[in-house]
Amino acid sequence: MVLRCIRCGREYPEDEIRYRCECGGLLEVVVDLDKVDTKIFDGNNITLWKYESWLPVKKIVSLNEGGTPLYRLNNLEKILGVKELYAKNEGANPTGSFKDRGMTVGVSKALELGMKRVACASTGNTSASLAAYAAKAGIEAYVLVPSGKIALGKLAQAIIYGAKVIPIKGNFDDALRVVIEASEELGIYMLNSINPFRLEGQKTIAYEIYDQLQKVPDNVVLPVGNAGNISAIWKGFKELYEAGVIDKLPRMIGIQAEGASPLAKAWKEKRKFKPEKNPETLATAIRIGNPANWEKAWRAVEESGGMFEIVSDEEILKAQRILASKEGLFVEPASAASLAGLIKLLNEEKVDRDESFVLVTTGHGLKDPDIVLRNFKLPEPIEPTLDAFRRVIE
Ligand SMILES: Cc1ncc(COP(=O)(O)O)c(C=O)c1O
Ligand SMILES: N[C@@H](CCOP(=O)(O)O)C(=O)O
Repeated sequence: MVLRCIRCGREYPEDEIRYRCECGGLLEVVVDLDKVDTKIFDGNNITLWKYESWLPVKKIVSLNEGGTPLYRLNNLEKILGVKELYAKNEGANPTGSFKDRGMTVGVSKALELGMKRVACASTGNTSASLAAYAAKAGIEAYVLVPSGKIALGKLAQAIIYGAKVIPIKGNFDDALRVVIEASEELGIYMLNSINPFRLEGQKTIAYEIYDQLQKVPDNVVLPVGNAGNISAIWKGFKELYEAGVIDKLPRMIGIQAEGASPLAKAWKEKRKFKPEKNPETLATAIRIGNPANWEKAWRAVEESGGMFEIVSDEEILKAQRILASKEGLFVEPASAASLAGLIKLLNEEKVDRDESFVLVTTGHGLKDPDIVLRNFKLPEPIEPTLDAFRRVIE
């Protein structure tokens, strides 16, 4: 396997520590598709490492990630009038988000390279995940987070797993710039998603969707922040296609929050991508103005015939309540953006109700309980008697 620049095609050995090409382009791992096992997609024993022959490292550090449920959302199918609707529930991963897929591969690669220190910038989930995998690997983790803008559950995770948590006066984009500089100057291995090995782990979401459904869905809908996941899932489907496992590809539909939607705005206004200076949204996981993987994500949407869409914070919170109250699925706000986006696209007739849709619900709702409790007032306590209980429910 080699690393290849998606812009100029220049190749680098897989063991060279670099995150971008000399020309500034993003790198991707080129998998040798002659050596992969194409016979394993039988719907059984699904875990991330089932797909080891498709991955660029051996399993060294694992917390049993992947194998997340694919729920049929039959209540929502009726409500929305959609033929086939599923949620790939990534909140069921060991630290509660899809980042664990990237970290099992990324931290395994760090060990393979002999790195003893790892770092990331994070809106929360990446830091929680890196902290856990670094703990398991017995190496040091440094995580830079935007001060005051990270959900409490995620902060608690990073702390308890033993990472050095460093809040910064600035947003995620500022933190990522510092982490990239630090990794170059201080020889710390950087595990944000511009590290191409991170995306190798995350591409297994595509493998699992196919393995679980035994077919390719027409559309995959997911939230977009730093834009790594949409790029990774598209890479996964393309590899399956190129290896002859599948004979069609899904449309990739990326959803961004209104106050942090540089990709979706450029797409809708049919102009070039331009970063946003002061991103703002209640969905703190995707509060990102300068998505590092924007070029890969743009290609994923363009090549797949998909689209980007924008949703408001209000639409996100409404979708979060709908998923929980109609399907028993509690996801964090960023994850609910996928359903909010689908509802909007259905209402505007930009997608076809007779098609199949997989929503990628990226993170667990318990990571950010504040967002639910903020607008909810518990009633006064009742007397401990049956009468008092009856009065309340009648
Ligand atoms: C819960 C959650 N959903 C979605 C995203 C967006 O993913 P990406 O940055 O790969 O676009 C993130 C992180 O950015 C996240 O933590
Ligand atoms: N939501 C992310 C943002 C960083 O994304 P990454 O995939 O580049 O690590 C987070 O959880 O920090």
